[in-house]
Amino acid sequence: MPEPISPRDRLIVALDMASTDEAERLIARIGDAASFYKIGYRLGYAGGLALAERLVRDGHKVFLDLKLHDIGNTVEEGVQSLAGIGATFLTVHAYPQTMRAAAAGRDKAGTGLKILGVTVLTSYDDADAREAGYASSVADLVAARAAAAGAIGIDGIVCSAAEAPQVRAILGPDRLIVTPGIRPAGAEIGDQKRVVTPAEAMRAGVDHVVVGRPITGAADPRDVARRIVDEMAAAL
Ligand SMILES: O=C(O)c1cc(=O)[nH]c(=O)n1[C@@H]1O[C@H](COP(=O)(O)O)[C@@H](O)[C@H]1O
Repeated sequence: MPEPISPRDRLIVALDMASTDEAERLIARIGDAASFYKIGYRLGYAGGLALAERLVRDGHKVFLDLKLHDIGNTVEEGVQSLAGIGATFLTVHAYPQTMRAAAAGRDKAGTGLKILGVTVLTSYDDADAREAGYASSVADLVAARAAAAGAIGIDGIVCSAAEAPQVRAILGPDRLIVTPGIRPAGAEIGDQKRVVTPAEAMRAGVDHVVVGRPITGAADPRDVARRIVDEMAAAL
């Protein structure tokens, strides 16, 4: 069985900000209310990779959300380059060729970096999947991609907590389920479509929740982070 994860370490704050200065100010305001930070496109392309190294040095955990997807050789080499940063998680799109290449890069680098496959983005519903050319429902696509991720041997997947019980049955207890699209009750949903509260995510068997705007846009980000952690702790 996997090690138990503390409620605080289950929260991953998405640093979707324009500059590393802004991100560092937010991290200072959040203080010890969170320990795990996600760096995606916006910050990653604006000095975020150097910030990731500093955060790791300062004892934080880092999730590099770069959603790699390319020919196998490029993905494998990209993963090897990123593995030296010291991040805990890196995302790739959950296509079998891409996941196999990422697993090979991870194994060659041997730094402990874990690969997460992004199944179907939480901003998609069935109509969006149809528009993108898929005949399956979102739930069926997530299940198929989760099964492929497990068979290939990457470390976990990203999906909505709405699919977590089904995905847990497919992946078993040892792979990670990481879920964005998390909104505390009453929070603005924005462009997310498959939305779940922090408490429901815990009850659905999720390992980590990713929360961005409800924290980054709050007047008191530390207080919101604390409330989310407390809500998760009460639901576990
Ligand atoms: O890979 C991700 O982190 C991701 C996958 C997904 O399906 N949906 C999703 O929202 N995300 C990311 O999770 C974060 C959610 O942010 P908020 O909607 O502001 O809480 C963003 O940084 C997204 O890029």
